[in-house]
Amino acid sequence: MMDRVLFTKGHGAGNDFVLLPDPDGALELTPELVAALCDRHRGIGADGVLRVVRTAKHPEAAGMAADADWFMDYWNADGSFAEMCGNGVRVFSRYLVASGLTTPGPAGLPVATRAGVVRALVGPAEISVHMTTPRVYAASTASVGALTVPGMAVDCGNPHLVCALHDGVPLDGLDLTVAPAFDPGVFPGGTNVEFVVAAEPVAGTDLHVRMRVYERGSGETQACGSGALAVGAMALRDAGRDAGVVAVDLPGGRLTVTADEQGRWWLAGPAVLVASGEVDPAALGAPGADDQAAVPVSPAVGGPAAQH
Ligand SMILES: N[C@@H](CCC[C@H](N)C(=O)O)C(=O)O
Repeated sequence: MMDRVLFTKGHGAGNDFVLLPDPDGALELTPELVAALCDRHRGIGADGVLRVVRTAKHPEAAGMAADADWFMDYWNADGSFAEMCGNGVRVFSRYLVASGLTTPGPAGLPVATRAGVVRALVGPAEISVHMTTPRVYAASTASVGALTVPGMAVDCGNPHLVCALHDGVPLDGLDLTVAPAFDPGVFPGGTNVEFVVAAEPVAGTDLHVRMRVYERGSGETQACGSGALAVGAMALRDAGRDAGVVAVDLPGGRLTVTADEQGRWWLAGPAVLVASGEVDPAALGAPGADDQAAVPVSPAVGGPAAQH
């Protein structure tokens, strides 16, 4: 039986995570435990899990130990892995600093991910992350019900399919309770799918868009940082710009994508820790009242149930 597990809950623009401090990589984290933790009715509830493990202590990350002390071991809500999570990096960085596990240097806080080491500049409200450079690599399509929308595949460390809506197709009207269909030939490992519309200019930015996202392994989320990066990259590309600032509005709030004059890509937005506690893995997913009601129960004749 596994002991109680310490956790912290946090979010970035409503994209929420259960953080599991596990410096020595001792926790037996399984897809089933991740899915149970993320269950919004019988668990803590989250879009994903961030295991906080020393880089040197994780077999997938040990090669990055010279560049970053901490590895963000990211898992989607369904128990699958992902290479990158932009909101996750910000929340992870907030946790490392708030818990005293590290102090950022002048060059920022390095965080190891499955897509490599990224650096976070930790501010009191916003955290800005120097992300891997997005790579646009193929044309494809996504379908939602009868609607098929052309889009572009963008690699941000993890896969994205960015689809711009035109001809008055309402962003808010899309049914993202089911996964959009995509071409598995282009995305053999699955993909996150972003739908985008242009928006009115915002002061201090060059471009402004609104988007919704269906995340691989998590469903529709309130925000996706790597998805915003992919969308920002496509917005700048479509505008014929190599550099600029893109305001990206999502259901959970605004993220800002910046391509600077040095060719670096930045993702900025909030990162908030909301609760800490401990969870009993044995109680996760335990049958509740609904399940018990499904088991036939015959009250004893003359017992309390028979008195009414
Ligand atoms: N929400 C994250 C992305 C998480 C991973 C994604 N679901 C995938 O499977 O690639 C973000 O903020 O980037």
